[in-house]
Amino acid sequence: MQATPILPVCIDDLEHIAKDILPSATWGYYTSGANHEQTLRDNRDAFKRYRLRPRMLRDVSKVTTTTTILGKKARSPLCVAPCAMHKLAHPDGEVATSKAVASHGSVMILSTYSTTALEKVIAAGNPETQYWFQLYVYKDRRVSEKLIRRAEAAGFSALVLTVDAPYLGRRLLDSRNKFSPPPHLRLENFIDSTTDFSSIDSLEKSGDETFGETFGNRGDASLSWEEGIAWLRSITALPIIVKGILTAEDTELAIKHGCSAIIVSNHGGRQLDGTLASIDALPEIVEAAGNRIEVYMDGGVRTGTDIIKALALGAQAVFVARPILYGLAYNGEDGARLTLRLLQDELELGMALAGCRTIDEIGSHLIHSLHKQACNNIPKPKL
Ligand SMILES: Cc1cc2nc3c(=O)[nH]c(=O)nc-3n(C[C@H](O)[C@H](O)[C@H](O)COP(=O)(O)O)c2cc1C
Ligand SMILES: O=C(O)C(=O)c1ccccc1
Repeated sequence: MQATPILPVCIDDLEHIAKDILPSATWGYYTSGANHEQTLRDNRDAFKRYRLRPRMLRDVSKVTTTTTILGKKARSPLCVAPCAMHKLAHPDGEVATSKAVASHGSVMILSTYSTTALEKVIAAGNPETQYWFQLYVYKDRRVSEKLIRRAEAAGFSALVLTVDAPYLGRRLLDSRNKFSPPPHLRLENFIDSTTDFSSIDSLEKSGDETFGETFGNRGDASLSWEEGIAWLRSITALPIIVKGILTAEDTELAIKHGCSAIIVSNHGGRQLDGTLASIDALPEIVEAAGNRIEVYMDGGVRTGTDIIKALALGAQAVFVARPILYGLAYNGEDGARLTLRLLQDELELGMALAGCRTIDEIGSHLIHSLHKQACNNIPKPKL
């Protein structure tokens, strides 16, 4: 067994520490993937199949990671993915994460299934930081509409529609552990719901329903590009970002239906097992998007050089989920800050060592792919 590191100096250290701290069922819920976890593993392994081609003697005395995300200035392309129930990791939950992201200056996507009301999360932030609200669309559309109105009123600047979860994936560890969140935690976004959906305000299962069944029974699995996106468009002026896209075909449809950006994602390997790793799907989607809309990615980002590889393959920003949970478990807000700082420091050092002074200089010239096919269509070098 590996000894717990005293001073965490990388995300893997934080992961080891979090494993020691968290109850094993929580650890299982946070870290597991669907079915045999092929996609979960591949999200990490795939990064290792891309190697970097660094350039030398390029005056890297000053490196900046300033960029734009959805047209707004950000201090870093490293952002936080939506993740249910941060209070399972630390009592300060999503407020701690919000403060950490605000000090980092990029984007936080808040999960519908947060354990803190959306208004409190954004109130802990600052105007420099973008807050986007992640949505599932429910059979009872009034519930979704109400959440959207609250997100608009609170100042969220985009909606992120998660499209890879018409039903919850089959997570074997959660079934074995009979995972069910502790009853003292609330899904606070639902507490003031005036609809019959209000029963979800308690995380206690009703009867024999599993967590996945509760989710599946309420979510609208009939959602389609034509009807679903048109409905969303008809009720809100906020930009709509689709999360969970893995093909060029769906990229085209997202553009056709007026989406503002795409997040290439397989939900951290928690939904359909056996998909491409996110980083492997990215080039096809970047090519299909062809600068018409921004493309972001998440899944398996654990180091600064992972971020560089994703940007070099055409992502405008990258999102992390589990590393934030590890940081929270380690030390609340300071732990989440540490997660972002470690990755940011690695990103800046990696850029300098690769000869990149700015985010714009991170181009496809940096990539050597050990699996040729995936790299055929990457964008032209920016240097
Ligand atoms: C514990 C956990 C809860 C998650 N909850 C949500 C969620 O509520 N909504 C959503 O769109 N994605 C959710 N995700 C998926 C993440 O947004 C993201 O796609 C994925 O985890 C990124 O991979 P990473 O964990 O390797 O960084 C969740 C992921 C985890 C690990
Ligand atoms: O666990 C997840 O990945 C997730 O997206 C989710 C969905 C519904 C409720 C809680 C979490």
